[in-house]
Amino acid sequence: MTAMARVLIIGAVEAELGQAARIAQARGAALAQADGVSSGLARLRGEGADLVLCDLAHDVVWLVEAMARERIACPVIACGRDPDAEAVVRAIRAGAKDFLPLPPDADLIAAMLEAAAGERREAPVHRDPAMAAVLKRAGQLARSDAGILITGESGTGKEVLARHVHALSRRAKGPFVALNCAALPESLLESELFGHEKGAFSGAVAARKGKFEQADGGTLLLDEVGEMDPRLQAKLLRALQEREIDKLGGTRPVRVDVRILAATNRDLMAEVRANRFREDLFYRLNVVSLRLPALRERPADIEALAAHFAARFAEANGLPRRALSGEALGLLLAHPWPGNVRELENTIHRAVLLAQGPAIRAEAIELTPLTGGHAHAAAVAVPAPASPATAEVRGVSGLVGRKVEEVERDLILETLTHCLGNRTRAAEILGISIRTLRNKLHEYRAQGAEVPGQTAVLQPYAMAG
Ligand SMILES: Nc1ncnc2c1ncn2[C@@H]1O[C@H](COP(=O)(O)OP(=O)(O)OP(=O)(O)O)[C@@H](O)[C@H]1O
Repeated sequence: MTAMARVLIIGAVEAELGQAARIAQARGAALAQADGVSSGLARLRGEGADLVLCDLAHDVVWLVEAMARERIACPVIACGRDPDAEAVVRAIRAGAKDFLPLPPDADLIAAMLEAAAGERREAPVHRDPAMAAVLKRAGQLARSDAGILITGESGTGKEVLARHVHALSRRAKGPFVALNCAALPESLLESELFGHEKGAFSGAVAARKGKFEQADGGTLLLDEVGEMDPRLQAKLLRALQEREIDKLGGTRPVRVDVRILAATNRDLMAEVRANRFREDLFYRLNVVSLRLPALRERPADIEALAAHFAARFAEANGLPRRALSGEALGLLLAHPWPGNVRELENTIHRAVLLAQGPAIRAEAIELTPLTGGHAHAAAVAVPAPASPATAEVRGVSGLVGRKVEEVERDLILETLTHCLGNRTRAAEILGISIRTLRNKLHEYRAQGAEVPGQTAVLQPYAMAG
């Protein structure tokens, strides 16, 4: 049993939007439906959702603005057939994440589900003994209700592991709810976690359940928990100790039955020593821990995961299944994977799209150039290129003579342009936290660089791949 993405459909399901709903359901999503934006908003206040699909026939701008006022953070996709371009632009300007043309394309919906809620269908793919040991330990710990701290570099699969623990636990039939603590500013994060009562702040026109209540009877994953500010750390600690939460503006605490899993790519103990993370909270979250090795520490997984992603992306794109050639595999094994499984997934996605002929050959493998300033690249020993072809594919030689910061800035700005200004997606591809990305962009702007803003995306393909 795996956790499902929760999708809220706003609009009539008799027509093409219903087709979109059925595709989402066939891809494993749990559906909820509302006839209009105000009843949709009421559902978001109650049970929340991972993704909203809202028919442009309804007032998407009103919905998105009301959600912002009420501090409800959930991606909204506007949908419609032959819509008026201005209506789409208005919706996106107001904060809708994307536009889905109707009749719906099954692959696009799959990509949107994946972007909103992560890959949810499978247990972790693995072949390396190092990973087998982690999964064995995870299986043993899953049955208890103890808090688990999952550590590992960005993109190693911490969320995948957390879902796996939930699926193996006694709470498997309950909800699995994940929240990225780095992705939201403090006030939004507080409301997102604990919910609020009517009148708690000026936009709070109705009460709303936070992630704690949404996860009641199930599991709550707090991703990038090290990024939480001290005031919220105190509030979280109280919630864990008392098993009850204080909603914003609430007069009475609310009891919750939630298992907490926390994930971090930081050294939390070092954060404790530097007085940035509360020691008592650290011990609460870290009753037991699971450390996910970096991908370069489990080479047998590189091959297994590459084959898995090659098959998955071939199927998703309607392309023939191709195996990796020996040379292509050699390139993958020689790369240090600073962005870990996420980087491998993106690399194989590109390779599947570029491949021709019977196999995925080395030419189709485009590896991220190692700039030294990128994520964890500085910390790893970069193996010598396996062949002259490797160096060419990496394109590193063209960078010699340039400063690391300069190359890093170009990589970040290029990636952001490629993602049409979408910060979340860019941070994901770069393998850095959204907060690090924001700080860097702030710096670049201060230096006078032009930083791409979020563009109105008329073609939703930006979300795929
Ligand atoms: N063992 C695995 N099997 C299949 N897919 C995996 C595995 N590990 C990671 N992935 C895929 O790699 C991507 C990154 O995984 P995930 O989001 O769990 O990493 P993370 O460590 O939580 O990243 P971050 O620190 O940035 O939050 C996801 O698309 C996920 O589906």
